[in-house]
Amino acid sequence: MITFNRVSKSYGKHNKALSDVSFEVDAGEMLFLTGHSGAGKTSILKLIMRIETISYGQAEVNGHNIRHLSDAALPHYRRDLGMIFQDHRLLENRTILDNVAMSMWLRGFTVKESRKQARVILGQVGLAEKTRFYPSQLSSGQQQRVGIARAIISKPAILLADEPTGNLDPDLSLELMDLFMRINANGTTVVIASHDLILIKRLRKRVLVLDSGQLIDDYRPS
Ligand SMILES: Nc1ncnc2c1ncn2[C@@H]1O[C@H](COP(=O)(O)OP(=O)(O)OP(=O)(O)O)[C@@H](O)[C@H]1O
Repeated sequence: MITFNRVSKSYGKHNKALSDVSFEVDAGEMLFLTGHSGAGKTSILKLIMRIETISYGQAEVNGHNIRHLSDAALPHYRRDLGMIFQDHRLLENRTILDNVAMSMWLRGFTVKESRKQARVILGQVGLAEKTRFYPSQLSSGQQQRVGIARAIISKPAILLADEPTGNLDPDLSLELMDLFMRINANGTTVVIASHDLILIKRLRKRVLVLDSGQLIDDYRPS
């Protein structure tokens, strides 16, 4: 489902974020990317999303060679991907319902259909009572769940999450991971960038470890 073959990424001439990174992820897997701050976790997610482009090497995602994906092909390519950002990126002047519905509406569904589906998904992430609220009226954990609802409403084949538990307490973090496990159990491939080693250990999933842009370990619990 995801293959990185000796991928390197540089920002400008002197800032090498990834060096010669190779790994494969099968359809339906759930795994973590970990490593110190600046190790290259976000860069890998951004390359997969094609927010950034590969400098050297090749990568295939969901049957697409992302090194040579044209800008015109991007909307179609991204249709099968969902991304949860570190900073939520919710629209402050829209309700929670519309923040989530927008994702479907942009794909060509009517407002009515989009809102109907958004209600269903918000129920699944435990926010049925908050649909009329605005982002600023929600806690950080609730905002994160809106971000997840927005990312999964279109049933992506691959879900990417960047430090989704960043500023949540341990209980909420576990709750959120439980949600990712359920999404994964329904067949979605899930890749989570996180430096929360305690949480990662508890979940007993595959872990790719980055150090200064190099992949130094690919740990699979037996
Ligand atoms: N847009 C950019 N321009 C220049 N350098 C960048 C850019 N984005 C990332 N970098 C650099 O690339 C390296 C890897 O950054 P990246 O964000 O991938 O790390 P990370 O492991 O996700 O870090 P964190 O845990 O702090 O989010 C860092 O040295 C960073 O400074």
